[in-house]
Amino acid sequence: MTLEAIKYKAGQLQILDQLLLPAESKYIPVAGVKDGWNAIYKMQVRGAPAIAIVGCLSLVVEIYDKQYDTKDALQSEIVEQLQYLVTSRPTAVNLKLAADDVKALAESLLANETVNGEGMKQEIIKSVEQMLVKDIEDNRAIGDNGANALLKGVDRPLKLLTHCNTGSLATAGYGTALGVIRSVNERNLLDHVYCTETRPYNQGARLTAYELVHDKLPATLVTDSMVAALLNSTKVDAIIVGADRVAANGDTANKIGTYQLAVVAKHHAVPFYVAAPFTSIDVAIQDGSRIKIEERPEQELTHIGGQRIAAPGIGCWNPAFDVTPAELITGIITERGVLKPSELAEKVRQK
Ligand SMILES: CSC[C@@H](O)[C@@H](O)C(=O)COP(=O)(O)O
Repeated sequence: MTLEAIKYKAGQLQILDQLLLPAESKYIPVAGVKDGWNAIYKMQVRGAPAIAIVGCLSLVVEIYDKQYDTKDALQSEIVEQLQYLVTSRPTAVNLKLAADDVKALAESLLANETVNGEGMKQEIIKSVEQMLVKDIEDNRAIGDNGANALLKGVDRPLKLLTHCNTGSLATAGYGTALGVIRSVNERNLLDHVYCTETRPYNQGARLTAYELVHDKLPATLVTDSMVAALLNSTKVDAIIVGADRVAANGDTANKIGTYQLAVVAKHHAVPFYVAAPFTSIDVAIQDGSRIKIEERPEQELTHIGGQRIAAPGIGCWNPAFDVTPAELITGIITERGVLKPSELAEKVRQK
């Protein structure tokens, strides 16, 4: 049975509360946009693609049973709610791009005189529901493309390392970087996977480790600070991470700690891949210096499971993401192939 972070059917949305994992598997209802915003902000759901899907589905839940007097009223509700939703977490671009698509669709339906109010609503609901299907298809393609690239000219099982959580819990299913690892495993060519703890919020230890154990993959947990020692002592074939926002030049914002992994990978000549769907690529931003980095509450750093671990009174800096410069990235594994960072912008334009 595959792990399901998001359960949706006909206007009913539930998410697996990721703050309770791995101790407890509990689905909570998302009854509308306010619930969606809160679940995303509190990180009950997280991971760039899952954030976008839950955000947009919370809008669907919001409008599903409501009656609108006019198409304009529906349009205003959609625009207002999406503007609010994108304020939940600022770094991942997926929700913003998905919101832009929904707004553009609403705009064109509003202008189309052959479509009535109910028709407009149903079209919008249908297009958001499609996101779940499309995300899994993209992840499968990313998995295949990544496995092909990693296994090219290689006839022995691979040792791979990943950071944060990019699996079924971070997406509609299967995963991006973890999807690549799953694809390598499906070809019986996975020797071992190392997952980092991912301080401060431990998505690696809590969530990726949970997925790896669930799938019975050969895996070992390391702290973030052990990676240099690991690469020095063990032949790791590649590091694969996800992305929250890839700028036009290939600079990539991802979970804090990604940048230091890329630096260490370069020192040890280990290929460093980013696995990300096109929904994580933001060509409107030229380079990584312009990506807004979310800062999270200091409790995520000072406490673990509600227990204070840091000395009271100490100041904290808690950026949730960092930016890895394009020159440290071997390739960006997308649903449309593995691209060099420099090829990215052109490929997006060809869409
Ligand atoms: C496919 S998920 C890609 C990224 O969103 C992931 O690597 C990541 O950084 C998640 O951060 P999080 O703060 O847990 O939402």
